[in-house]
Formats: sequence, C-alpha cells, structure tokens
Amino acid sequence: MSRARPEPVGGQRLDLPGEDALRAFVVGRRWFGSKSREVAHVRMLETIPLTDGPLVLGLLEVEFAEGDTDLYQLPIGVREEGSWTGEVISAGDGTVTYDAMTDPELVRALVRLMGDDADVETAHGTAEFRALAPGLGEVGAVRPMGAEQSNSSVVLDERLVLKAYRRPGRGPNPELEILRFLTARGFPHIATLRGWYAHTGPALDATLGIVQDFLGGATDGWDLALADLGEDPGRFVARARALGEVTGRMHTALGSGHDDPAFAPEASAPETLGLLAAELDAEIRRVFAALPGDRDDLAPVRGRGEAVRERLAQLTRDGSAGPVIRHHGDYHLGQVMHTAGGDWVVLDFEGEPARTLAERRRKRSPLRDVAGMLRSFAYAAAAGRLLHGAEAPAGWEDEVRAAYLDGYLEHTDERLLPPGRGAVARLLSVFELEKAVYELRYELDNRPDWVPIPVAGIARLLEPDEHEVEG
Ligand SMILES: Nc1ncnc2c1ncn2[C@@H]1O[C@H](COP(=O)(O)OP(=O)(O)O)[C@@H](O)[C@H]1O
Ligand SMILES: O=P(O)(O)O[C@H]1O[C@H](CO)[C@@H](O[C@H]2O[C@H](CO)[C@@H](O)[C@H](O)[C@H]2O)[C@H](O)[C@H]1O
Repeated sequence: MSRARPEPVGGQRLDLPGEDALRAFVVGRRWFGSKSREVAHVRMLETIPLTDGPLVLGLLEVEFAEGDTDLYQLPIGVREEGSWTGEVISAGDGTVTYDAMTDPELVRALVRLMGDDADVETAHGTAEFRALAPGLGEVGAVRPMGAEQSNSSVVLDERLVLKAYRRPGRGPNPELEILRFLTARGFPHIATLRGWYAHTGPALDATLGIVQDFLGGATDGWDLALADLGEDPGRFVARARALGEVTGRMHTALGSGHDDPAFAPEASAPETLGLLAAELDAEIRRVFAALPGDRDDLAPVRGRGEAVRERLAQLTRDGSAGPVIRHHGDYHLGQVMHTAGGDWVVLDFEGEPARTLAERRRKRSPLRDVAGMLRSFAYAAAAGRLLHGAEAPAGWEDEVRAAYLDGYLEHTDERLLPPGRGAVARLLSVFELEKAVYELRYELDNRPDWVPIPVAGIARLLEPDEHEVEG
C-alpha cells in the first residue's frame, strides 16, 4: 500500500527537538555506541511523519569531532504537554517529544504500518514497511524486552518481538539478509522473521527494524550454562553437543546458496591466511605493549608476547584460511536460546556491532563462529568461580568442547571446512587466539575482574597439543 507523506499532527508545524535537546538525549542512552568520543553535532537528516497522529520517524546523524558520522534511528512521539508522563526529549509550546519506543500506542502504530505493507514517501526516498505472510495481526500488550541491549526491543502480546536498530548503518543489514535467507531454506533454529521496515533511497538506504517470533519460556545459553554448572554440570555437556549440531546445520545452510552471490561459498584467496596472521600479529604486539604493569593476574602471559606471536606464526605457516561463507559473526552463549521444548535457537545475526556493515557482511571461515563459542565455554567455566566462588568440575570445559565439536563436525558440510582435522584444529586455534586477544583488551577496558579468563585462554593456546581436534 502506497501513501503520501501524512500531514504532521493536525496539519500544524511539528515542534521537534532542536540540536541541544537531541544531543543531550542521544548521548545519554544505553544504545548510544560511542560514549568515549567527542560529539560535534547531532542533526536530523529525516523526520518522517508516519501517522496523522503523534509518530515521527527521526533519522539522525551524529558527527564526531574527527568529522566521521554515525546514523541513528529515533522514532519520536509528539503529544500535548501533560498527556505524557514518561521521560521527554524536549518540551515547549504546549507539546512534548519523547522516544516512541516507550509508548505502546506508537509501537502498535509502527507494527500496523508493517501489517499494511505501507510505503511512505520521504524527502529522500521511501520508508517501507513489510509483513511476511501470514502477517502480524493486531497487537495488544507491548512491553520492553528488558535485556541489556545496543538496540531497542519490545515484546508484543508475548508472541512477537520488534527490534528497532538504533545504529542501523547504511546498506544491506546482515541480520535481515541472513534471516530471509535461512527462512527461505526452511532452517528451523531461528526465531521466524515476520516483518521489517527500512528507508530506501539513493542518499539513505538503511534497515531500521525487524519483527520476529518471541521465544516465550526460553533461556539464553549463558544463563543455562551457569545454571547447569550449579545443578548438574553433565547436563550441559549433552546440551553442548546439540548446540554443535545446530551450529553445523546453520553453517551448512548458510553455505548452500550457490546461486546467490551474497551467500555463495568461496575458496579463500591464497593470501587470506597470511593477511589474517599479519593483522593478528600487529594486534598482539599492541595489546602486549600496553599491558598494565601492576596486575598480578597478568603473570601467566606477561613477557610472553613473543611466544604468542611465535605460536601464531607456527599455526599459520602453511595451510589456508579454508572456504569462506556468510556466518553469524558474533557467536557466543549469549546469542543462543534454549527453548522450553529443549531446542537451540540462534539469535542476533547482526555481527559485531563495532564493525562496519561491509565488514560484517564479509565472508569468512565458519570456524570463526565455532571459536567464538569455544571461548564462551571457557568463560562459563571460569564465571562460576568468579561470580559464585564455585569451581567447574575438573575436565568440564574439555568435555563441553569435545561434545560441541563432535556435534558440529558431524553436521557440517565438510566442503565448507579446510581439508583434514589437523587443518581444522589449527585454524580454530588461530580464531580462538584472535578472540582471546580481543577479550583481553575488552576485559581490561570493561570488566577488570574478568581479565584472568582471556589470560588463561591465551596461556592455554601456547600449549600446542591441547587443542588438536580428535580424529
Ligand atoms: N525472539 C526472542 N525471543 C525471546 N528473547 C529474545 C528474542 N530476541 C532477543 N531476545 C532476548 O533479548 C536479548 C537481546 O537480543 P539481541 O537480538 O541479541 O539484541 P541486541 O542485538 O540489541 O543485543 C537476547 O539475549 C535474548 O535474551
Ligand atoms: O555482546 P556484545 O556484542 O556487547 O559483546 C561484548 O561483550 C561480551 C560480554 O557481554 C563479550 O563476551 C565475552 O563475555 C561473555 C560472557 O559475559 C562470553 O560468553 C563471551 O564468550 C566473551 O567473549 C564480548 O567479547 C564483547 O565483544
């Protein structure tokens, strides 16, 4: 259904927030992703009245002191002063503006536009709203998801989730792309995609949000691993095997799109492994050069930067980076859910939020995802001790790893992996090292008490024989 730009609120001029109010609001949000950077400007690129009522889709440009910019989405509610009791962005001339994602009535209006397959003309193109059969239905109850998030998700009638991308990026969105691809292939271990909305146009092309099924009663993999560790550690070993199977099936499905250039598996270029090694080598040097001198918990790796670089050189001396495919890109226990029916479902195909959309859409070895999950098992084993003072049973992490890898290798199309178990083990170790070095920097910056986890991971990877995959 195509519609012209609706008239703003009763045909009157909209009192939308000015730059100062926008800036104060945006930089204070949990979803604002650049808190350590100096913001030069926050300006509205587009304000799209979506209904004749009080819903305006704002697309903002945040400009940093260095001159680069980020695109943000801010759906805005506009109401008479006194008729809105929540937090406001701005107030004046008898109206207030606020974040529409916190207003159930306006969330319902957004979903209704998707259900209507509406196209709304904008100054720079079209705001497109789409529902996938069998449609979205009329929505009643709306509540915030309540998860720590870089986006904003709301639960609709406990049956659907609307996730609005706060920093959408320009160009095709990997999550929408992958969910559509997997849905078309009948891959069952995802929350089914039901709708989406986007802005299209030559100057502004961005996916703004998706609607998916809500997994009621499901537990995320991280909480489940910690709960099993406390109650029945062996239970998680069996669950890890099932998770490996689902991961293998996911990669097999993602590597099956031979006639779609965005998904067709490719052989990596001969120089790929060398380039990966060079990038990681530089990162190891940077991280080790900047290690603080006053932390005892760094002892297992302190002064061993050269040894880590040598281990990397040894792992990447020959062989190749193997075939490359589209993959999850940010795979860890917090991204998978265990449903009430005992099945694993994979969420959040956006990739690492700090990377550009182009980087996130790049094909890489699927073993990068596998390594991310193996690191997550190490985190779970250690978190029991760090958070609750409860040790994981001896050998638990090794058993979980082995079970996961068994399940994975049994259900992955082997043409998507480097040939031979030795080559698989080596490439996995390279990606685990890459992730552990990243985590060392991340934990030093964010959670200093967790530094021993990546430290142990790096120390472990210095032991050559421990990580060979059986077989
Ligand atoms: N479809 C869903 N059903 C149930 N819970 C969900 C669903 N999607 C997300 N969640 C919960 O919300 C959290 C954040 O979702 P995610 O898609 O990873 O958002 P973000 O990309 O902003 O981190 C998940 O870890 C999960 O706990
Ligand atoms: O989820 P984000 O994309 O924000 O990822 C960042 O934070 C993660 C922590 O929440 C961090 O993940 C690390 O800790 C997890 C446990 O809290 C663990 O399961 C992961 O394996 C481990 O990497 C992630 O590295 C960071 O980018």
